Amino acid sequence: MIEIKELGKSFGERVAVDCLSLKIREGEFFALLGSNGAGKTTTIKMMSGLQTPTSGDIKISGESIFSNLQEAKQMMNLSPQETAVAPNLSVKENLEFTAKIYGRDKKEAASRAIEMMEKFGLTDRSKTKAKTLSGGLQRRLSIAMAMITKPRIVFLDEPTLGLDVRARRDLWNILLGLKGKMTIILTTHYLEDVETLADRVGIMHNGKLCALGTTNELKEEYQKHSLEEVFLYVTEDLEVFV
Ligand SMILES: Nc1ncnc2c1ncn2[C@@H]1O[C@H](COP(=O)(O)OP(=O)(O)OP(=O)(O)O)[C@@H](O)[C@H]1O
Repeated sequence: MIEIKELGKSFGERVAVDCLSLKIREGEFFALLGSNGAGKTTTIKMMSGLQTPTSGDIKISGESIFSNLQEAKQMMNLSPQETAVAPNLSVKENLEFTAKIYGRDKKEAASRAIEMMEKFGLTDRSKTKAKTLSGGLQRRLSIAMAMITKPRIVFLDEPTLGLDVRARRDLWNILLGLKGKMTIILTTHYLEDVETLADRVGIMHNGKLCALGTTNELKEEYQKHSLEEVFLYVTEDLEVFV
């Protein structure tokens, strides 16, 4: 169980995340939604220990991640918005490199790399340098790298950003296969995908969590026919400022 309590993050005068409280179950597929600048990436960065909160706390199984950050980082991994592959390394080398950073020996790193290439449909690209892969395949590699350490919790920041329809569908199918096997927390702007995949959805607006529940619960609560309608409703005042 991840427990976020009154989490806040400010950059100077700007409040990026404002008193956010949230519990996420072990094995849950949780989608964090919100308009541009709502605070999703900042939230994910704090949850994965990459940014220090201004206030509040994040606990995993009752223990604050900030009391032993190194230990907490061992059980989670992040695929950031900007693809984090090493351009001059091959697909296999990128995967092995990540596994080694997380303390796996050479043999285990190699076998895990093979396993991940199979799972993510990258086997025939094993020796291809990452920089020559298409954007979609780089994204897939980046996610495979986040998964190679078999984290208990994985954060995916807009995993389908810039992908074409087929690549996006393929990736969602891969994620569907991983559902329940680890806690997956992702941000995305593709609401129709979330509607079928996520166990629960949180919608952020101006740094605050303003809606939380299953898609059906949210549709019922706000008397709307789709998640998109709910989203537009709860983030409505934004339009005034843009
Ligand atoms: N390092 C930083 N320095 C200053 N301001 C920041 C920094 N990082 C984020 N912000 C600000 O915090 C707010 C939240 O940003 P964040 O990236 O978390 O939003 P987001 O919901 O992920 O947006 P998007 O959908 O566009 O990725 C924004 O106003 C952003 O400009």
